[in-house]
Amino acid sequence: MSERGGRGSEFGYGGSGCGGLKKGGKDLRRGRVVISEEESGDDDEEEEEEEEGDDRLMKSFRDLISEEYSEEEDEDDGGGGGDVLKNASGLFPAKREASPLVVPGSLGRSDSYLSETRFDQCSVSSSSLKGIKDAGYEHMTVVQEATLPVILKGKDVLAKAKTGTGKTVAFLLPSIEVVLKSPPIDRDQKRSPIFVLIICPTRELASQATAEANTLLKYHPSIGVQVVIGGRDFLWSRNGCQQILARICNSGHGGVKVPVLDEADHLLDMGFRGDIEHIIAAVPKQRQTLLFSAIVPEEVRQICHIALKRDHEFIDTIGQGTEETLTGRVRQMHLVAPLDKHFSLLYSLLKEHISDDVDYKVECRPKASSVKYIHQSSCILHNCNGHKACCRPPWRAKSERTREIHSRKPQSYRTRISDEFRKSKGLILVTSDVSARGVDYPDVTLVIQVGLPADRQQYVHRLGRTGRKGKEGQGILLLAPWEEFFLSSIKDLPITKASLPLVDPEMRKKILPDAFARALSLSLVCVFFQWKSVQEGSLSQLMIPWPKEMKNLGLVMVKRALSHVEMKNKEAAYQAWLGYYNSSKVVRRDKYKLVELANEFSRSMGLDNPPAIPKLVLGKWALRTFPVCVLNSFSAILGDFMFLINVAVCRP
Ligand SMILES: Nc1ncnc2c1ncn2[C@@H]1O[C@H](COP(=O)(O)OP(=O)(O)OP(=O)(O)O)[C@@H](O)[C@H]1O
Repeated sequence: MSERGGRGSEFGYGGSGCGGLKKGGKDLRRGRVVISEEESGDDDEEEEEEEEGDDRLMKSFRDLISEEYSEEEDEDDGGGGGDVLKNASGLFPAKREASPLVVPGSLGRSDSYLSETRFDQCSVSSSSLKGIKDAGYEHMTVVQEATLPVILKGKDVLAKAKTGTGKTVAFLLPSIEVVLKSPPIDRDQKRSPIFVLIICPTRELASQATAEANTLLKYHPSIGVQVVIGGRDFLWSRNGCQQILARICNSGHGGVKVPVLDEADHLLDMGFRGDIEHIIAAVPKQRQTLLFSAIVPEEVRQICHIALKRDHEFIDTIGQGTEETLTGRVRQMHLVAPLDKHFSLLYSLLKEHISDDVDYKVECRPKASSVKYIHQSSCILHNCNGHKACCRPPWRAKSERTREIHSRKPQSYRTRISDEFRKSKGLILVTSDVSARGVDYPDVTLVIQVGLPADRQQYVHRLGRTGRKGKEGQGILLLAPWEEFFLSSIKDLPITKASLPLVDPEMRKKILPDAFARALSLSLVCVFFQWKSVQEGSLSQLMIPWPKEMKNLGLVMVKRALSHVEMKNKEAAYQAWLGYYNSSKVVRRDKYKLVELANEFSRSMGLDNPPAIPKLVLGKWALRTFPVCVLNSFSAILGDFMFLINVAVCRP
């Protein structure tokens, strides 16, 4: 947040491009909020490239900060930045551990996230109060009630609060008050200083915080908000970025007064520790630092040592030792089924939920690049069960009720879909974790997690997309039998075994009269599962009844139908699958097993042979020298750049 001067484009990097400094609107007079994201991601680039890109981006961040500020740090006497730099190399001073202030009354209050205290009872400016009123907020949430007086007193704060309980307003509102108390800047001053810097882990979160800030700033015409996001343009215009970052970190008028780390644990999970350390080192020592997190693991505590003052307040609205961050009444269930049953199960679960709840709003979370595959399949299924869309060729299928978000989509698309999902009901969003933590989609009725979550925290955070603001919600975790071990890490949570979803009656009606014709228009994935079950003689209750005469036609249908599936989506899903499970400590222990399971997944998508994987990627996964990857010569014969790995035929 900084002095507003209407200079979003003064750096010359405006526009929608990554790395642009987006202007939040109005003329700047008093200050600006700068909201920065640290997410990996580049609009249309492959994820691999994005990762590398981010490395470079963050390197330039580091370079910038060390180049621009090393002298100042040397000159500076004691405390702040200099210490921070030392701290960054792991030499944490023995700071007093702030004992958490556990907020009385908030513990166990899963039914109410609001406190008794109204905003007009606290000492914030009348303009802020008007903005709050317009936003429809009257009572503070528990975390807002607990943190606001402390932050207004000027204290550094570490706040721990459940998901969806208003942490964003909790740090924005007092930050705005800090800007208001800052001395006004001269009208002729060229650049407006930046007083508040909010670091978010993803673009979506940065945009969300910007929207919330703009709401609160409605009656503060002199304060502006700007967003800085990473990406390709950022990399291309390194010099420009350096200027931007230099501006942010030391923008005159004493520079940043309030740095905020939003979703601190997520920032650390995403590997931004070093960058946080450098940013913290670069902001002035005279500052008030705020750190908000749904959980406070050891890594967050270490960042506290670096970023916060010794006498900071640790405000815990959940309770010490409790990692449970879910609020509201979320009904948690799990289903364990073989991989090749997952899609039909997913379909049945969705159908059941949709018919139960007309205001349904579902988030489906498959693994990374499986998003596209699952989304396409969901669209086809959705259409086939609709009316007009039934006749559409499946490979052109687009459903009016399903949407997808993942890092390969351009940012403008992600933002549009995100906004749409936030505002609408009756939608299914198939998304990767780019829109997981902290993203506020109100009224999500069901979250389906497909496959192994990275850990307990990821499970809880994904689940936290439903049951927000004290509302009810449902979560279903769909696992393969060999992923069942994960349940032990969440056994203390109220999660129960889900009953198998019923066969969709509409679908049953559609199939039986004219099975062949209908089946062709059905999701090929569904068809495939049908066929598989018949082949295996294991037609389960999940499966739609399959006429006997269809058995012989099964193979033809499946082949025909599968030929229409976009191969690139299956390939991406396969690669994502292998990469994801290769990163799982438990699964990667036995690489042979891993490959076998990957093949199972590939077959579940109707592929006879698993798709090729680039040599580079295999090297990264340490699968290149693995006995299964012996297709170098094959690759050489083809003269292909890609290292064609056929894990199916390369068993040791
Ligand atoms: N005092 C309030 N009264 C009513 N609604 C509020 C209040 N404060 C915030 N909200 C709304 O509550 C929702 C959740 O807020 P927010 O996204 O800040 O939660 P969060 O704690 O940051 O969640 P997460 O940990 O998932 O990021 C938003 O829609 C926000 O507008």
